[in-house]
Amino acid sequence: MPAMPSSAGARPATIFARATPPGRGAVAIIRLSGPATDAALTALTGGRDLPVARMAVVRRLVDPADGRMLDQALVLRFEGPASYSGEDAAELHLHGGPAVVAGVLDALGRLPGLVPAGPGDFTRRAVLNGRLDLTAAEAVADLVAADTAAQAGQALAQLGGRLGRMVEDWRARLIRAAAMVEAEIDFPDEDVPDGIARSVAPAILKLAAELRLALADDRSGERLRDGVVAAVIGRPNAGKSSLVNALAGRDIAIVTDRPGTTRDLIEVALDLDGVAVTLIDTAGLRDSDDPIELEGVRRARARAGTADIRIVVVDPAGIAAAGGLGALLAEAGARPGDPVVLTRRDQLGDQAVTALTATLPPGHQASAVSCVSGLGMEDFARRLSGIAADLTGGREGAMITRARHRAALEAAADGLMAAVAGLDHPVPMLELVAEDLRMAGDALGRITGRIDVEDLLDAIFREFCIGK
Ligand SMILES: Nc1nc2c(c(=O)[nH]1)N(C=O)[C@@H](CNc1ccc(C(=O)N[C@@H](CCC(=O)O)C(=O)O)cc1)CN2
Ligand SMILES: Nc1nc2c(ncn2[C@@H]2O[C@H](COP(=O)(O)OP(=O)(O)OP(=O)(O)O)[C@@H](O)[C@H]2O)c(=O)[nH]1
Ligand SMILES: [Mg+2]
Repeated sequence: MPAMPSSAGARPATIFARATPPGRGAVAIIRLSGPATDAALTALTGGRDLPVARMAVVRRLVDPADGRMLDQALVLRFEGPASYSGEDAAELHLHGGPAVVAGVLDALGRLPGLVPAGPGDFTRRAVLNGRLDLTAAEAVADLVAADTAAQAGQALAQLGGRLGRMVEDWRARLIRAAAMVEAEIDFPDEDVPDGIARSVAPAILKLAAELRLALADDRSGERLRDGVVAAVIGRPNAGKSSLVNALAGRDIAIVTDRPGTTRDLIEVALDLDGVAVTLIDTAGLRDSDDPIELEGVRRARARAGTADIRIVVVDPAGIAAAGGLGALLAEAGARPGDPVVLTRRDQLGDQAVTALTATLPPGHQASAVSCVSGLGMEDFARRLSGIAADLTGGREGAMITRARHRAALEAAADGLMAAVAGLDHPVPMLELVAEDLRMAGDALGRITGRIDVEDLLDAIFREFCIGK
């Protein structure tokens, strides 16, 4: 069970964990957070004075049980609430050898009130202590997971509050509107002007429109976070595995001159100009009486169907017999915008390339490459990276980065539209409208982790001074 700060009153456990990856390194960092942090530092430093907060000092660390020296370490102390977690906290910067780290972790584990941290516990405490909202906490996780510059850029924007601030602004406006409706319900013939509830309909409509606009992002933020999936698809022997190897710059997939070489899906992660792209090699499309190959073709089609991009690989020599590029694209399940790669450029003259690309159906662009000499490969990589960047909302990414955000925003927009419809009624049923708005506000509050009925009451009393 991960250690959690307990509810009001009780003293939360003090958590500790290695913050750097396991293994050997120049330096390894162990973090502590919780009320017993200072006591643990005193015990580990053999009773020396505590370091001044936020000032790195070198200390001999000893095992409190027997005085054995554990390391000569850099110690950094934080006084809550001015720390990452909001609690008293410390960092031990150790020599990065496995035995040193194990010795210190072991000694910490024997101290009273100290328990090993579970995954995300330091950030969880930062959220519970109001240091980070949920979207910032998610951003911390995304930043640590980021493999490419664009993924890191999107996570940093979210950590900086791009999503959290927007959602909080929407929620504040929603609460103001809801307050008017609640006021007309609760105080029908007092200080509240007639028809005040109805008067907020335009504001609610505008809010709903803003939510819908944010939602109309073609899932680009989620795509950037997860990585764009590009399936390489086409007939046997077209050169799919050769293309994958050339783009990856590594010999990943088996290449032979025998049609039907690839059967399994083979995935490789690429960083194309900062955008993460997962390239998937697939079995060549054809009928076969070999059940293994048939299963490979089935998987190829299924994966290409769910991919963000289908790279249709074509051997120019086979186009005529297949009934033209259009027929090959249809067979591959290509969609508008999917790129076409003509292989064996080394065996093809410029005129032949021009003639072939002229037969390409609209909505597609072809690149002629040689997987053997590398001719045209850079151009194609650039085109692919452009398509991937278009799908991911450019370098900064989008505001919505998770399905969780999308589901909550959709629920909120639905609630707002239901409220508008309710207000439009000849005799508005204000209780139902209020309920729709409450639902929408809760949905927004779930994004940042701030759902609080007190907010609504605060807004009512602040705006109307009905404190009788
Ligand atoms: N060594 C180390 N490096 C790290 C972290 C860390 O905890 N330790 N971080 C985390 O994982 C990130 C930095 N984030 C941090 C965020 C807030 C505070 C902090 O102490 N905030 C206080 C004081 C702010 C100030 O005045 O400098 C506060 O917000 O009140 C520390 C680190 C990345 N690098
Ligand atoms: N000269 C030349 N040969 C190529 C080129 N691309 C692929 N080949 C050759 O074509 C043959 C088939 O290549 P693969 O990459 O295995 O083709 P594939 O599409 O993966 O084939 P399957 O896995 O069977 O579907 C191999 O002998 C490659 O060396 C190219 O651009 N130029
Ligand atoms: Mg292959």
